[in-house]
Amino acid sequence: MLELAAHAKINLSLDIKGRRADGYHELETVMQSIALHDRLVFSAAADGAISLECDSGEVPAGPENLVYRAALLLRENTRCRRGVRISLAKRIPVAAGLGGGSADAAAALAGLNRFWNLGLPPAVLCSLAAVLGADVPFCLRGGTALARGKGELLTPLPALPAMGVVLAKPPFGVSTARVYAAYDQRPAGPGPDTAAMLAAIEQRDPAAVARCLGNVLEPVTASLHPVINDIRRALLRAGAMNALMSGSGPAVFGLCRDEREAGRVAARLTDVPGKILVTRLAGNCPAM
Ligand SMILES: C[C@](O)(CO)[C@H](O)COP(=O)(O)OP(=O)(O)OC[C@H]1O[C@@H](n2ccc(N)nc2=O)[C@H](O)[C@@H]1O
Ligand SMILES: Nc1ncnc2c1ncn2[C@@H]1O[C@H](COP(=O)(O)OP(=O)(O)OP(=O)(O)O)[C@@H](O)[C@H]1O
Repeated sequence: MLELAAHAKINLSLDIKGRRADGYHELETVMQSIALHDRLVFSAAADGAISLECDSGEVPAGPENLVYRAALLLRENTRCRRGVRISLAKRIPVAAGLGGGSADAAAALAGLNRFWNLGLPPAVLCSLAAVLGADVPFCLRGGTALARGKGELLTPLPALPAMGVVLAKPPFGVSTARVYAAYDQRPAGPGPDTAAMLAAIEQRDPAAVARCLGNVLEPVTASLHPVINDIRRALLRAGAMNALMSGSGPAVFGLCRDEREAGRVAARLTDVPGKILVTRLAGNCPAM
């Protein structure tokens, strides 16, 4: 039996540099793992079947699940015909902009590489990860990284102190594809100062990191769901150093000095609809 944690991510900054011929967008985004995670347990199957059980009704349990797709992709690309039973405990809110499915897919690739003794090197796992989704290559390694291209061109960055994070997930999800499509319909606004964010990370300066937060998708998702602006303001009033929507949303995160302070900020968010979670920034995933 093998058990792995699959960590959620937030985007500390997200800028779009252009539209690609394949319909995807050219990104410049600083991605950051957080301690909040799903859990995957791999155990032997009697036959060559792949099976998945999941404790959440919010995600598909069959072949559309990214965990299942990761297992099939590994078998298609190797001589392995072994089966596996995978059990998935979902804790990362779904369709939130927190990369939950991507984290699970990365954990499935890394876990099965070990469980099936495939011996695939990190570069091969990374190219398979990119087939499953733009966020999956980052999730394989985690930590703090600058992502370019579709999200798969990664430059690792120095680890940040374990700042506290308050996550506010409104009671609805959004489709990432729909948010990018809505972005294309709007006049381009100013992007975040990625260079300033990179300098703040190099200096491991939490206050400067908080000051440099920015996401060009935030006004897009907020125009579809204005409550996102209310949540961001509520996080600031409650004492977060700064707050921002993650990825394509709708989850909004507030950064705090540490996890205890994040707990105090969360306790003041009495009027915010949806789910409130307290966590912290996390380093990279040695298990992967
Ligand atoms: C918003 C982010 O989470 C920021 O990290 C990612 O860009 C999205 O990552 P993801 O959900 O893993 O993305 P995918 O599953 O590969 O793509 C979902 C949809 O998002 C859009 N998409 C995604 C990534 C990208 N660089 N450009 C895009 O336009 C495409 O319409 C695609 O059909
Ligand atoms: N293991 C999984 N966990 C969550 N969602 C999954 C999984 N497998 C497939 N999905 C599907 O993927 C969709 C997006 O879910 P996910 O939680 O990954 O969104 P997200 O956090 O917005 O992703 P991202 O930030 O990478 O854009 C869901 O609608 C869900 O049906």
